[in-house]
Amino acid sequence: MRYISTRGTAPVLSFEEAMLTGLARDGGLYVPETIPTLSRDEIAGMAGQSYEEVAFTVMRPFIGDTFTDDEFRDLITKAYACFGHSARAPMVQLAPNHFLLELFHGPTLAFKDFAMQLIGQMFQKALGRKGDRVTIVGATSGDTGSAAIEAFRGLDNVDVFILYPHGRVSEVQRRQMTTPSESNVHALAVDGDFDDCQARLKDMFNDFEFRDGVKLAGVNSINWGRVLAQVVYYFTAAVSLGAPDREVSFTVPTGNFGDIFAGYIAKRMGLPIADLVVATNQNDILDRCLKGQGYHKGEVHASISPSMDIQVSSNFERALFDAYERDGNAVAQLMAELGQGGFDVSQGAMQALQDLYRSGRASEAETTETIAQLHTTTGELLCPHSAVGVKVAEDQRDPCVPMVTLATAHPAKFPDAVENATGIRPGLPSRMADLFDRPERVTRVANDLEALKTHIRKALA
Ligand SMILES: Cc1ncc(COP(=O)(O)O)c(C=O)c1O
Ligand SMILES: N[C@@H](CCOP(=O)(O)O)C(=O)O
Repeated sequence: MRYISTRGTAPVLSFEEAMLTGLARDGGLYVPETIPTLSRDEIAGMAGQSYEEVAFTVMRPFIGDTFTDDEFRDLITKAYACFGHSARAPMVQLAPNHFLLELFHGPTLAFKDFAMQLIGQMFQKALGRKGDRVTIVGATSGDTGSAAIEAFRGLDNVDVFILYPHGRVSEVQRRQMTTPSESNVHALAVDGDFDDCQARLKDMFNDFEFRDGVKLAGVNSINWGRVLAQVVYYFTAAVSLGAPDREVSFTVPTGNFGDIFAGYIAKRMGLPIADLVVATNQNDILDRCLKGQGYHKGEVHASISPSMDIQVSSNFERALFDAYERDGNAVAQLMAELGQGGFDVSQGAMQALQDLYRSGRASEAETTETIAQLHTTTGELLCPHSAVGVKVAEDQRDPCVPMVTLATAHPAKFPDAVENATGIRPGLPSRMADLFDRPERVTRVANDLEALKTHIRKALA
Protein backbone atom coordinates (compact mmCIF):
# COMPACT_ATOMS: atom_id res chain seq x y z
CA MET A 1 0.00 0.00 0.00
CA ARG A 2 1.41 3.38 -1.06
CA TYR A 3 0.45 6.82 0.18
CA ILE A 4 0.21 9.93 -1.99
CA SER A 5 -0.20 13.61 -1.13
CA THR A 6 -3.39 15.57 -1.76
CA ARG A 7 -1.24 18.23 -3.46
CA GLY A 8 0.39 15.77 -5.80
CA THR A 9 4.08 16.66 -5.59
CA ALA A 10 5.43 15.08 -2.37
CA PRO A 11 7.24 11.73 -2.39
CA VAL A 12 5.06 8.61 -2.43
CA LEU A 13 5.49 6.80 0.92
CA SER A 14 4.82 3.51 2.67
CA PHE A 15 2.40 3.33 5.62
CA GLU A 16 5.25 3.55 8.13
CA GLU A 17 6.82 6.53 6.38
CA ALA A 18 3.48 8.33 6.05
CA MET A 19 2.70 7.68 9.73
CA LEU A 20 6.04 9.04 10.94
CA THR A 21 6.13 11.93 8.44
CA GLY A 22 2.89 13.74 9.29
CA LEU A 23 2.29 16.57 6.82
CA ALA A 24 3.48 15.87 3.26
CA ARG A 25 6.43 18.00 2.16
CA ASP A 26 4.27 19.81 -0.42
CA GLY A 27 1.92 20.92 2.39
CA GLY A 28 -0.69 18.27 1.58
CA LEU A 29 -2.09 15.31 3.50
CA TYR A 30 -1.26 11.70 2.79
CA VAL A 31 -4.03 9.38 1.55
CA PRO A 32 -3.87 5.76 0.35
CA GLU A 33 -3.27 5.47 -3.38
CA THR A 34 -6.19 3.05 -3.59
CA ILE A 35 -8.88 2.19 -1.06
CA PRO A 36 -9.04 -1.55 -0.34
CA THR A 37 -12.48 -3.14 -0.16
CA LEU A 38 -13.88 -5.87 2.07
CA SER A 39 -16.29 -8.46 0.71
CA ARG A 40 -19.85 -8.92 2.01
CA ASP A 41 -18.70 -12.17 3.62
CA GLU A 42 -15.79 -10.48 5.38
CA ILE A 43 -18.14 -7.80 6.72
CA ALA A 44 -20.79 -10.36 7.73
CA GLY A 45 -18.05 -12.35 9.50
CA MET A 46 -17.51 -9.42 11.89
CA ALA A 47 -20.79 -10.16 13.66
CA GLY A 48 -20.00 -11.35 17.17
CA GLN A 49 -16.27 -10.58 16.86
CA SER A 50 -14.41 -8.49 19.44
CA TYR A 51 -13.57 -4.86 18.67
CA GLU A 52 -9.91 -5.90 18.37
CA GLU A 53 -10.66 -8.61 15.79
CA VAL A 54 -12.68 -6.20 13.65
CA ALA A 55 -9.90 -3.61 14.00
CA PHE A 56 -7.38 -6.08 12.60
CA THR A 57 -9.57 -6.98 9.58
CA VAL A 58 -10.36 -3.35 8.75
CA MET A 59 -6.87 -1.87 9.15
CA ARG A 60 -4.66 -4.74 7.95
CA PRO A 61 -4.99 -3.94 4.20
CA PHE A 62 -3.69 -0.39 4.80
CA ILE A 63 -0.48 -1.09 6.67
CA GLY A 64 1.50 -3.02 4.05
CA ASP A 65 4.56 -4.69 5.54
CA THR A 66 5.05 -2.16 8.35
CA PHE A 67 4.11 -4.80 10.95
CA THR A 68 3.69 -8.58 10.74
CA ASP A 69 0.20 -9.89 11.45
CA ASP A 70 1.27 -11.04 14.91
CA GLU A 71 2.89 -7.69 15.72
CA PHE A 72 -0.14 -5.77 14.52
CA ARG A 73 -2.55 -7.96 16.53
CA ASP A 74 -0.39 -7.40 19.60
CA LEU A 75 -0.34 -3.59 19.12
CA ILE A 76 -4.12 -3.53 18.73
CA THR A 77 -4.62 -5.63 21.88
CA LYS A 78 -2.34 -3.35 23.92
CA ALA A 79 -4.00 -0.20 22.54
CA TYR A 80 -7.50 -1.06 23.72
CA ALA A 81 -6.68 -2.92 26.93
CA CYS A 82 -7.01 0.29 28.97
CA PHE A 83 -10.56 1.07 27.79
CA GLY A 84 -13.23 1.15 30.46
CA HIS A 85 -15.83 -0.87 28.53
CA SER A 86 -15.42 -4.41 27.21
CA ALA A 87 -17.18 -3.51 23.94
CA ARG A 88 -14.79 -0.50 23.57
CA ALA A 89 -17.48 1.37 21.55
CA PRO A 90 -20.89 0.36 22.98
CA MET A 91 -24.18 1.64 21.63
CA VAL A 92 -27.34 2.76 23.39
CA GLN A 93 -30.72 3.40 21.80
CA LEU A 94 -32.09 6.94 22.04
CA ALA A 95 -35.32 6.56 20.05
CA PRO A 96 -36.75 4.13 17.50
CA ASN A 97 -33.97 3.67 14.92
CA HIS A 98 -31.69 6.28 16.53
CA PHE A 99 -28.59 5.03 18.36
CA LEU A 100 -25.72 6.69 20.22
CA LEU A 101 -22.26 5.24 19.69
CA GLU A 102 -20.37 5.91 22.90
CA LEU A 103 -16.78 6.67 21.95
CA PHE A 104 -15.74 8.01 25.34
CA HIS A 105 -14.65 4.97 27.31
CA GLY A 106 -10.94 5.46 26.62
CA PRO A 107 -8.44 6.88 29.11
CA THR A 108 -9.10 10.57 28.33
CA LEU A 109 -12.86 10.19 27.79
CA ALA A 110 -12.99 11.23 24.13
CA PHE A 111 -13.08 9.46 20.75
CA LYS A 112 -9.48 10.53 20.12
CA ASP A 113 -8.30 7.69 22.37
CA PHE A 114 -9.32 5.11 19.75
CA ALA A 115 -6.67 6.34 17.35
CA MET A 116 -4.17 7.85 19.73
CA GLN A 117 -3.71 4.74 21.88
CA LEU A 118 -2.97 2.72 18.74
CA ILE A 119 -0.69 5.39 17.24
CA GLY A 120 1.23 5.42 20.54
CA GLN A 121 1.82 1.68 20.21
CA MET A 122 2.72 1.90 16.51
CA PHE A 123 5.16 4.80 17.00
CA GLN A 124 6.86 2.99 19.88
CA LYS A 125 7.30 -0.18 17.82
CA ALA A 126 8.46 1.56 14.63
CA LEU A 127 10.81 4.00 16.38
CA GLY A 128 12.14 1.36 18.77
CA ARG A 129 13.35 -0.91 16.00
CA LYS A 130 14.90 2.00 14.08
CA GLY A 131 16.53 3.32 17.26
CA ASP A 132 15.10 6.73 16.37
CA ARG A 133 13.66 9.60 18.39
CA VAL A 134 11.10 12.20 17.18
CA THR A 135 9.50 15.41 18.37
CA ILE A 136 5.73 15.31 18.20
CA VAL A 137 4.02 18.67 17.98
CA GLY A 138 0.23 18.69 18.09
CA ALA A 139 -2.47 21.36 17.84
CA THR A 140 -5.60 20.87 19.85
CA SER A 141 -8.94 22.40 20.67
CA GLY A 142 -8.86 20.17 23.74
CA ASP A 143 -9.24 16.48 23.10
CA THR A 144 -6.44 15.57 20.67
CA GLY A 145 -3.93 17.11 23.07
CA SER A 146 -5.02 15.20 26.15
CA ALA A 147 -5.26 11.93 24.20
CA ALA A 148 -1.78 12.46 22.69
CA ILE A 149 -0.23 13.26 26.05
CA GLU A 150 -1.84 10.20 27.59
CA ALA A 151 -0.59 7.96 24.77
CA PHE A 152 3.01 9.26 24.70
CA ARG A 153 3.76 10.34 28.28
CA GLY A 154 6.95 8.83 29.65
CA LEU A 155 7.98 7.13 26.36
CA ASP A 156 11.73 7.12 25.67
CA ASN A 157 11.71 7.92 21.97
CA VAL A 158 9.35 10.92 21.80
CA ASP A 159 8.99 14.44 23.15
CA VAL A 160 5.47 15.82 22.91
CA PHE A 161 4.56 19.51 22.61
CA ILE A 162 0.86 20.36 22.56
CA LEU A 163 -0.40 23.78 21.42
CA TYR A 164 -3.83 24.65 22.76
CA PRO A 165 -5.75 27.94 22.57
CA HIS A 166 -5.35 29.76 25.89
CA GLY A 167 -8.71 30.11 27.68
CA ARG A 168 -10.66 28.22 25.02
CA VAL A 169 -10.64 24.64 26.32
CA SER A 170 -12.66 23.24 29.21
CA GLU A 171 -11.00 23.03 32.62
CA VAL A 172 -11.00 19.22 32.52
CA GLN A 173 -9.37 19.25 29.06
CA ARG A 174 -6.76 21.78 30.23
CA ARG A 175 -5.90 19.84 33.36
CA GLN A 176 -5.59 16.60 31.41
CA MET A 177 -2.86 18.35 29.40
CA THR A 178 -1.14 20.33 32.14
CA THR A 179 -1.03 17.89 35.06
CA PRO A 180 1.04 14.96 33.70
CA SER A 181 4.48 15.24 35.34
CA GLU A 182 6.58 13.29 32.79
CA SER A 183 9.44 15.39 31.47
CA ASN A 184 8.81 14.47 27.80
CA VAL A 185 5.42 16.23 27.90
CA HIS A 186 5.04 19.98 27.29
CA ALA A 187 1.71 21.85 27.30
CA LEU A 188 1.83 25.23 25.52
CA ALA A 189 -1.05 27.70 25.92
CA VAL A 190 -1.08 29.81 22.76
CA ASP A 191 -2.55 33.31 22.60
CA GLY A 192 -4.94 32.57 19.76
CA ASP A 193 -7.67 30.16 18.71
CA PHE A 194 -7.43 26.55 17.50
CA ASP A 195 -6.99 27.65 13.87
CA ASP A 196 -3.93 29.65 14.93
CA CYS A 197 -2.49 26.59 16.72
CA GLN A 198 -3.09 24.38 13.68
CA ALA A 199 -1.67 27.00 11.31
CA ARG A 200 1.53 27.34 13.40
CA LEU A 201 1.85 23.55 13.45
CA LYS A 202 1.61 23.42 9.65
CA ASP A 203 4.11 26.31 9.45
CA MET A 204 6.55 24.18 11.45
CA PHE A 205 6.09 21.28 9.06
CA ASN A 206 6.64 23.60 6.10
CA ASP A 207 9.86 24.99 7.65
CA PHE A 208 12.16 22.18 6.52
CA GLU A 209 15.16 23.33 8.53
CA PHE A 210 13.16 23.17 11.76
CA ARG A 211 11.22 20.07 10.71
CA ASP A 212 14.32 18.06 9.89
CA GLY A 213 16.35 19.53 12.76
CA VAL A 214 13.96 18.37 15.49
CA LYS A 215 12.66 15.31 13.55
CA LEU A 216 9.12 16.65 13.64
CA ALA A 217 6.23 14.18 13.69
CA GLY A 218 2.50 14.81 13.92
CA VAL A 219 -0.36 13.05 15.63
CA ASN A 220 -3.19 15.30 14.55
CA SER A 221 -5.48 13.85 11.93
CA ILE A 222 -2.89 15.15 9.47
CA ASN A 223 -1.51 11.69 10.25
CA TRP A 224 -3.25 9.03 8.15
CA GLY A 225 -2.93 6.54 11.02
CA ARG A 226 -5.36 8.68 13.04
CA VAL A 227 -8.06 8.51 10.38
CA LEU A 228 -7.48 4.82 9.77
CA ALA A 229 -8.03 3.77 13.38
CA GLN A 230 -11.32 5.68 13.41
CA VAL A 231 -12.70 3.68 10.46
CA VAL A 232 -13.07 0.63 12.71
CA TYR A 233 -16.00 1.75 14.86
CA TYR A 234 -18.17 2.48 11.80
CA PHE A 235 -17.87 -1.24 11.04
CA THR A 236 -18.57 -2.47 14.59
CA ALA A 237 -21.61 -0.17 14.88
CA ALA A 238 -23.10 -0.94 11.45
CA VAL A 239 -22.56 -4.70 11.76
CA SER A 240 -24.27 -4.76 15.14
CA LEU A 241 -27.30 -3.12 13.46
CA GLY A 242 -27.48 -5.63 10.60
CA ALA A 243 -24.86 -4.63 8.01
CA PRO A 244 -24.03 -5.80 5.40
CA ASP A 245 -27.69 -6.83 4.92
CA ARG A 246 -29.01 -3.50 6.13
CA GLU A 247 -27.98 0.08 5.38
CA VAL A 248 -27.05 2.32 8.31
CA SER A 249 -26.56 6.12 8.48
CA PHE A 250 -24.17 8.10 10.69
CA THR A 251 -24.21 11.63 12.06
CA VAL A 252 -20.84 12.96 13.15
CA PRO A 253 -20.15 16.06 15.28
CA THR A 254 -17.54 17.66 13.05
CA GLY A 255 -14.69 20.14 13.27
CA ASN A 256 -11.48 19.04 11.57
CA PHE A 257 -13.39 16.50 9.38
CA GLY A 258 -11.21 13.54 10.46
CA ASP A 259 -13.95 11.48 12.06
CA ILE A 260 -16.49 11.83 9.25
CA PHE A 261 -13.75 11.20 6.68
CA ALA A 262 -13.13 7.89 8.45
CA GLY A 263 -16.84 7.12 7.82
CA TYR A 264 -16.34 7.90 4.14
CA ILE A 265 -13.42 5.46 4.03
CA ALA A 266 -15.62 2.79 5.66
CA LYS A 267 -18.21 3.38 2.94
CA ARG A 268 -15.58 3.15 0.19
CA MET A 269 -14.39 -0.13 1.75
CA GLY A 270 -17.84 -1.60 1.19
CA LEU A 271 -19.79 -0.82 4.36
CA PRO A 272 -23.40 -0.05 3.34
CA ILE A 273 -23.71 3.49 4.71
CA ALA A 274 -26.81 5.36 3.51
CA ASP A 275 -26.14 8.90 4.79
CA LEU A 276 -23.06 10.51 6.31
CA VAL A 277 -24.25 13.66 8.05
CA VAL A 278 -21.82 16.42 9.07
CA ALA A 279 -23.05 18.16 12.24
CA THR A 280 -21.51 21.54 13.11
CA ASN A 281 -22.00 24.00 15.93
CA GLN A 282 -22.41 27.74 15.30
CA ASN A 283 -19.00 27.66 13.58
CA ASP A 284 -20.76 26.27 10.54
CA ILE A 285 -18.34 26.82 7.67
CA LEU A 286 -18.64 23.15 6.62
CA ASP A 287 -22.44 23.19 6.69
CA ARG A 288 -22.46 26.33 4.56
CA CYS A 289 -19.94 24.90 2.14
CA LEU A 290 -21.83 21.63 1.76
CA LYS A 291 -24.99 23.68 1.04
CA GLY A 292 -23.17 25.24 -1.91
CA GLN A 293 -22.09 28.58 -0.41
CA GLY A 294 -18.34 28.11 -0.90
CA TYR A 295 -15.67 27.77 1.79
CA HIS A 296 -15.09 31.25 3.17
CA LYS A 297 -13.45 31.89 6.54
CA GLY A 298 -15.11 34.16 9.06
CA GLU A 299 -14.51 34.73 12.72
CA VAL A 300 -14.41 31.79 15.14
CA HIS A 301 -17.00 32.14 17.90
CA ALA A 302 -16.28 30.43 21.23
CA SER A 303 -19.06 27.91 21.88
CA ILE A 304 -20.15 25.40 24.51
CA SER A 305 -18.77 22.67 22.20
CA PRO A 306 -15.25 24.17 22.04
CA SER A 307 -13.54 21.20 20.40
CA MET A 308 -15.48 22.01 17.22
CA ASP A 309 -14.66 25.75 17.18
CA ILE A 310 -12.77 25.47 13.90
CA GLN A 311 -12.77 27.37 10.60
CA VAL A 312 -9.91 25.68 8.76
CA SER A 313 -11.04 22.08 8.72
CA SER A 314 -7.86 20.19 7.95
CA ASN A 315 -9.24 16.93 6.55
CA PHE A 316 -11.71 18.67 4.27
CA GLU A 317 -8.66 18.81 1.99
CA ARG A 318 -8.80 15.00 1.77
CA ALA A 319 -12.50 15.17 0.83
CA LEU A 320 -11.78 17.85 -1.78
CA PHE A 321 -8.98 15.73 -3.25
CA ASP A 322 -11.44 12.95 -4.04
CA ALA A 323 -14.19 15.37 -5.09
CA TYR A 324 -11.73 16.91 -7.60
CA GLU A 325 -10.97 13.40 -8.92
CA ARG A 326 -7.58 13.34 -7.18
CA ASP A 327 -6.24 16.41 -8.98
CA GLY A 328 -3.43 17.60 -6.67
CA ASN A 329 -2.94 20.84 -8.63
CA ALA A 330 -6.58 21.80 -8.18
CA VAL A 331 -6.36 21.14 -4.43
CA ALA A 332 -3.11 23.13 -4.12
CA GLN A 333 -4.85 26.03 -5.89
CA LEU A 334 -7.86 25.88 -3.51
CA MET A 335 -5.58 25.79 -0.46
CA ALA A 336 -3.68 28.83 -1.78
CA GLU A 337 -7.04 30.63 -2.12
CA LEU A 338 -7.95 29.56 1.41
CA GLY A 339 -4.81 31.34 2.59
CA GLN A 340 -6.38 34.51 1.13
CA GLY A 341 -9.74 33.93 2.84
CA GLY A 342 -11.63 31.19 1.02
CA PHE A 343 -12.63 29.48 -2.20
CA ASP A 344 -15.64 28.38 -4.22
CA VAL A 345 -16.07 24.71 -5.10
CA SER A 346 -16.57 23.82 -8.77
CA GLN A 347 -19.99 22.49 -9.77
CA GLY A 348 -18.74 18.94 -10.42
CA ALA A 349 -16.85 18.72 -7.14
CA MET A 350 -19.80 20.17 -5.24
CA GLN A 351 -22.07 17.53 -6.70
CA ALA A 352 -19.58 14.83 -5.69
CA LEU A 353 -19.47 16.19 -2.12
CA GLN A 354 -23.24 16.49 -1.88
CA ASP A 355 -23.64 12.92 -3.14
CA LEU A 356 -21.52 11.79 -0.18
CA TYR A 357 -22.27 14.14 2.70
CA ARG A 358 -25.35 15.82 4.13
CA SER A 359 -25.00 18.48 6.78
CA GLY A 360 -26.70 20.55 9.46
CA ARG A 361 -25.86 22.90 12.31
CA ALA A 362 -27.03 23.36 15.87
CA SER A 363 -27.11 26.75 17.59
CA GLU A 364 -26.00 27.16 21.19
CA ALA A 365 -29.61 27.22 22.40
CA GLU A 366 -30.50 24.11 20.38
CA THR A 367 -27.50 22.28 21.81
CA THR A 368 -28.47 23.11 25.39
CA GLU A 369 -32.10 22.19 24.71
CA THR A 370 -31.03 18.83 23.22
CA ILE A 371 -28.94 17.98 26.30
CA ALA A 372 -31.91 18.83 28.53
CA GLN A 373 -34.49 17.03 26.41
CA LEU A 374 -32.49 13.84 26.05
CA HIS A 375 -31.85 13.73 29.75
CA THR A 376 -35.55 14.07 30.46
CA THR A 377 -36.64 11.44 27.94
CA THR A 378 -33.88 8.84 28.25
CA GLY A 379 -31.82 9.70 31.35
CA GLU A 380 -28.72 9.95 29.07
CA LEU A 381 -26.31 12.83 29.74
CA LEU A 382 -24.75 14.12 26.52
CA CYS A 383 -21.59 16.18 26.10
CA PRO A 384 -22.34 19.33 24.04
CA HIS A 385 -20.52 17.98 20.95
CA SER A 386 -22.59 14.81 20.97
CA ALA A 387 -25.70 16.96 21.51
CA VAL A 388 -24.91 18.88 18.32
CA GLY A 389 -24.85 15.50 16.58
CA VAL A 390 -28.12 14.30 18.11
CA LYS A 391 -29.93 17.53 17.22
CA VAL A 392 -28.79 17.44 13.58
CA ALA A 393 -29.52 13.70 13.31
CA GLU A 394 -33.06 14.18 14.61
CA ASP A 395 -33.61 16.99 12.07
CA GLN A 396 -32.32 14.98 9.13
CA ARG A 397 -32.82 11.30 9.66
CA ASP A 398 -34.95 8.93 7.61
CA PRO A 399 -37.03 7.08 10.25
CA CYS A 400 -36.78 3.86 8.23
CA VAL A 401 -32.96 3.71 8.27
CA PRO A 402 -31.05 3.18 11.53
CA MET A 403 -29.15 6.36 12.40
CA VAL A 404 -26.04 6.20 14.58
CA THR A 405 -24.90 9.46 16.17
CA LEU A 406 -21.31 9.47 17.37
CA ALA A 407 -20.96 10.51 21.05
CA THR A 408 -17.49 11.96 20.84
CA ALA A 409 -16.77 12.88 24.47
CA HIS A 410 -17.87 12.07 27.99
CA PRO A 411 -20.22 14.66 29.54
CA ALA A 412 -17.85 15.08 32.50
CA LYS A 413 -15.32 16.78 30.21
CA PHE A 414 -17.80 19.67 29.81
CA PRO A 415 -19.57 19.79 33.18
CA ASP A 416 -20.59 23.47 33.00
CA ALA A 417 -22.58 23.06 29.78
CA VAL A 418 -24.21 19.86 31.02
CA GLU A 419 -25.09 21.32 34.42
CA ASN A 420 -26.49 24.44 32.79
CA ALA A 421 -28.81 22.28 30.67
CA THR A 422 -29.85 19.64 33.20
CA GLY A 423 -28.99 20.86 36.70
CA ILE A 424 -26.75 17.80 37.04
CA ARG A 425 -22.97 18.12 37.25
CA PRO A 426 -21.50 14.95 35.74
CA GLY A 427 -18.63 13.50 37.76
CA LEU A 428 -15.31 12.20 36.50
CA PRO A 429 -14.55 8.48 36.79
CA SER A 430 -12.86 7.60 40.10
CA ARG A 431 -9.42 7.11 38.49
CA MET A 432 -9.48 10.83 37.63
CA ALA A 433 -11.04 12.01 40.86
CA ASP A 434 -7.94 13.99 41.94
CA LEU A 435 -7.54 15.80 38.59
CA PHE A 436 -8.41 19.13 40.19
CA ASP A 437 -5.83 18.70 42.97
CA ARG A 438 -2.84 17.87 40.77
CA PRO A 439 -0.30 20.67 40.10
CA GLU A 440 -0.38 22.19 36.61
CA ARG A 441 2.65 22.76 34.36
CA VAL A 442 2.11 24.95 31.28
CA THR A 443 3.94 27.64 29.32
CA ARG A 444 2.05 30.57 27.81
CA VAL A 445 3.39 31.32 24.32
CA ALA A 446 2.61 34.02 21.75
CA ASN A 447 0.90 33.04 18.50
CA ASP A 448 4.20 33.39 16.74
CA LEU A 449 6.14 30.78 14.78
CA GLU A 450 9.60 31.97 15.85
CA ALA A 451 8.60 32.11 19.54
CA LEU A 452 7.23 28.57 19.35
CA LYS A 453 10.24 27.18 17.52
CA THR A 454 12.59 28.81 20.01
CA HIS A 455 10.64 27.39 22.92
CA ILE A 456 10.65 23.87 21.46
CA ARG A 457 14.36 23.94 20.58
CA LYS A 458 15.24 25.16 24.09
CA ALA A 459 13.12 22.53 25.78
CA LEU A 460 14.71 19.80 23.65
CA ALA A 461 18.21 21.05 24.44
C1 LIG B 1 -15.49 16.01 21.46
C2 LIG B 1 -15.23 16.26 20.01
N1 LIG B 1 -16.25 16.11 19.15
C3 LIG B 1 -16.07 16.31 17.83
C4 LIG B 1 -14.85 16.71 17.32
C5 LIG B 1 -14.70 16.91 15.84
O1 LIG B 1 -14.04 15.83 15.26
P1 LIG B 1 -13.25 16.03 13.90
O2 LIG B 1 -12.22 17.07 14.18
O3 LIG B 1 -12.65 14.71 13.60
O4 LIG B 1 -14.23 16.50 12.90
C6 LIG B 1 -13.77 16.90 18.19
C7 LIG B 1 -12.43 17.32 17.72
O5 LIG B 1 -11.82 16.73 16.95
C8 LIG B 1 -13.95 16.62 19.55
O6 LIG B 1 -12.94 16.72 20.41
N1 LIG C 1 -11.12 18.86 17.95
C1 LIG C 1 -9.77 18.53 17.85
C2 LIG C 1 -9.02 19.39 16.90
C3 LIG C 1 -7.81 18.68 16.30
O1 LIG C 1 -8.29 17.65 15.51
P1 LIG C 1 -7.44 16.47 14.93
O2 LIG C 1 -8.43 15.38 14.76
O3 LIG C 1 -6.85 16.95 13.67
O4 LIG C 1 -6.36 16.10 15.89
C4 LIG C 1 -9.15 18.47 19.23
O5 LIG C 1 -9.82 18.01 20.13
O6 LIG C 1 -8.03 18.87 19.45
